[in-house]
Amino acid sequence: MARKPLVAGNWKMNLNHLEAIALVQKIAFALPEKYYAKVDVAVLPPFTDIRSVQTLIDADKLSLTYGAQDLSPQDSGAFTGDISGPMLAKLGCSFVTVGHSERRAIHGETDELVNKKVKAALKHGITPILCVGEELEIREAGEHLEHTRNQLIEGLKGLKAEQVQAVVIAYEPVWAIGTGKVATAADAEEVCKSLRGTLSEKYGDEVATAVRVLYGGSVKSGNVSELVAADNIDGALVGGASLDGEEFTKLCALAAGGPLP
Ligand SMILES: O=C(CO)COP(=O)(O)O
Repeated sequence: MARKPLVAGNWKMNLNHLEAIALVQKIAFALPEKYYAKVDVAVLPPFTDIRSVQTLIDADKLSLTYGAQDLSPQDSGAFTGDISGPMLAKLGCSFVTVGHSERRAIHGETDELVNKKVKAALKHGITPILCVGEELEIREAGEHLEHTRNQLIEGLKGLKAEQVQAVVIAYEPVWAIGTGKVATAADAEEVCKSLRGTLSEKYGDEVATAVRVLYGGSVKSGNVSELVAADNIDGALVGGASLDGEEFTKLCALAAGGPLP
């Protein structure tokens, strides 16, 4: 089964809602409709931008999709500052990143919490983009395959095969995020292949073949083609380069197999 590539722009804590509208308009204008047949494109803005992005995408009937960068494992209640799955679902979010390394490192998110968040997203019909990835020391010790395999297994714990089929996995080596140091396509493919192998072992070939595995970490228009050409890399989770409309559009067009618009 051919997996349609997904390019998701993780804006992190950048752009207010007015800037968000400007960037979405720029992408919508620059990326002709025909590309969406070959690539799914999503933007993941900060929470405060989502309503504006939703309104624009709905009003102009754009093919872009959107989502959030995190969600609470709870549906509602006394959780000051948190945002729930039902809130994101009501805003029409298609995706939510879960377990991004910045949340694991800065907010101390454990695999157990990440697993609860994956379940919360699925419960409300939002596709979780489950992020895994090793720190530099782990790679240097040669333990990156085992580390990412464990994060994957723990993140998906307790899910049925059909639920796993609805998840997107993103391999983001921590040492490649925001550093300009992109993993080579061979390094990224090694891990993405191993993650798919784990999915196959745990949930069967059908699930492993259907699930999209993205690569993230300093992806740009200059390296995306080589990355998505690898057998087990089905798109990209893009940080810095997703904040530049022209660069992100180029990157999406290349992930679709080109030509540049
Ligand atoms: O963390 C990332 C996407 O989630 C990657 O960020 P950069 O593309 O800025 O390295």
